[in-house]
Amino acid sequence: MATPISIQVWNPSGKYRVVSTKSMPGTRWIKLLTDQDCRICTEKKTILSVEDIVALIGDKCDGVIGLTEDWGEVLFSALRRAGGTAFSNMAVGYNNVDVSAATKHGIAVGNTPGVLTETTAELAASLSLAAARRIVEADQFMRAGLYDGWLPHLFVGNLLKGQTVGVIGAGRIGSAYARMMIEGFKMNLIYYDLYQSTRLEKFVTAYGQFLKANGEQPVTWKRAATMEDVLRDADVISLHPVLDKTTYHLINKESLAIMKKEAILVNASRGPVIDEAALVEHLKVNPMFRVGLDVFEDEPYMKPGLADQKNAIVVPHIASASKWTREGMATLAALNVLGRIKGYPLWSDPNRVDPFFDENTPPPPACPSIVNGKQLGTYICMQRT
Ligand SMILES: NC(=O)C1=CN([C@@H]2O[C@H](COP(=O)(O)OP(=O)(O)OC[C@H]3O[C@@H](n4cnc5c(N)ncnc54)[C@H](O)[C@@H]3O)[C@@H](O)[C@H]2O)C=CC1
Ligand SMILES: O=C(O)C(=O)CO
Repeated sequence: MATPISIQVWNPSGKYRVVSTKSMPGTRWIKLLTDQDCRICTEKKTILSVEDIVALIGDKCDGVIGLTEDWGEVLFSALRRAGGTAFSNMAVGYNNVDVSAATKHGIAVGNTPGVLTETTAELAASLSLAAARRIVEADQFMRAGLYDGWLPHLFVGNLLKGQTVGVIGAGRIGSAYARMMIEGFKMNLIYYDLYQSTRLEKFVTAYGQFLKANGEQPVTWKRAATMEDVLRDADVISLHPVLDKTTYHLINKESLAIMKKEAILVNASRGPVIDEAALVEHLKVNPMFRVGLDVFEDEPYMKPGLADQKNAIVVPHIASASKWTREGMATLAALNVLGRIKGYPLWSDPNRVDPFFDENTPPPPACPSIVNGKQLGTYICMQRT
């Protein structure tokens, strides 16, 4: 068994032992836990294996904050043996977690919705713009000393204004992204989701009326009956669904073939939503088709050939990487674990987590977001005041 190295400990005499598998930003989460009699152990090595985490859990551990690791039977049974009842992902997506295994062991699974919605949407918008206007290619050209002077054909890209933005998965992040592209660039919307996004539709209607009243072309929206309708109609398509068996390889050879030859595809959801090998082939034969990718099918690796494609912009899973957001994610994850240890109720609305970030008042005595609260059957929901 591998032995974790470079462990950092806060409040060594604390009663509850909380492990964080990665060093997290900010200090508020540390204070919130240590003020409540928690001893915190984090491993400073960047990525731990499952064996490393089992060793770090040891024989006494009340809760764990984790991230992209494979949280299944092995880790949850180790946590249970160590007396633990709480786990929180420092992420909103929890496709890395086997929630049934956690529930079987009586372990609560937390996640961090809301705090990263705008930050993630902003990165998707950045990738859309960078791809549309070929920013990365142009930057590399400039740095290589290839610029001889202004040329009418140099790095000609796509104008967004008046084009159609397609969103697949119009939940929190997908809706925030749609609003940015509509309000910022006056794009029309087509979206596909299993559920109707009434708030988003109302926003586009009202914004369209505002534009019309000001003598401008109004923006429009359409809820597509199928994902294929979005792929066919949209000029820029951004993927924001959860990753599950219904969205695995949602974008594959067949769906890529439906898209416009000059379309832009952005993925800041999860890598396996796209069949990345099929995407590489599509990029090779369609040089005007461009992608912006924050996530990869075999993260941290890229499929062979992707890195060679000039029409692909690739960034290392940084969509939620703003200081405020990452510190907020750490706070929410810590409070999920603390709340379970202390027996606090569930917060009433995981989409409205702002009260947990007010530095000047103690956070509400609640677990901000537990995804298996109902299954555990031990939680009551805190009423909002
Ligand atoms: N790249 C990054 O750093 C980040 C990635 N994410 C990813 O984004 C995902 C979405 O996050 P939120 O917007 O907060 O979640 P959300 O739950 O608000 O939205 C997800 C939407 O996907 C829809 N959906 C589910 N299955 C679908 C299907 N088969 N076809 C179309 N739509 C479907 C749902 O109905 C829901 O509206 C997370 O699960 C996570 O995997 C989230 C934050 C940062
Ligand atoms: O929150 C998530 O789901 C992430 O991917 C990390 O930002």
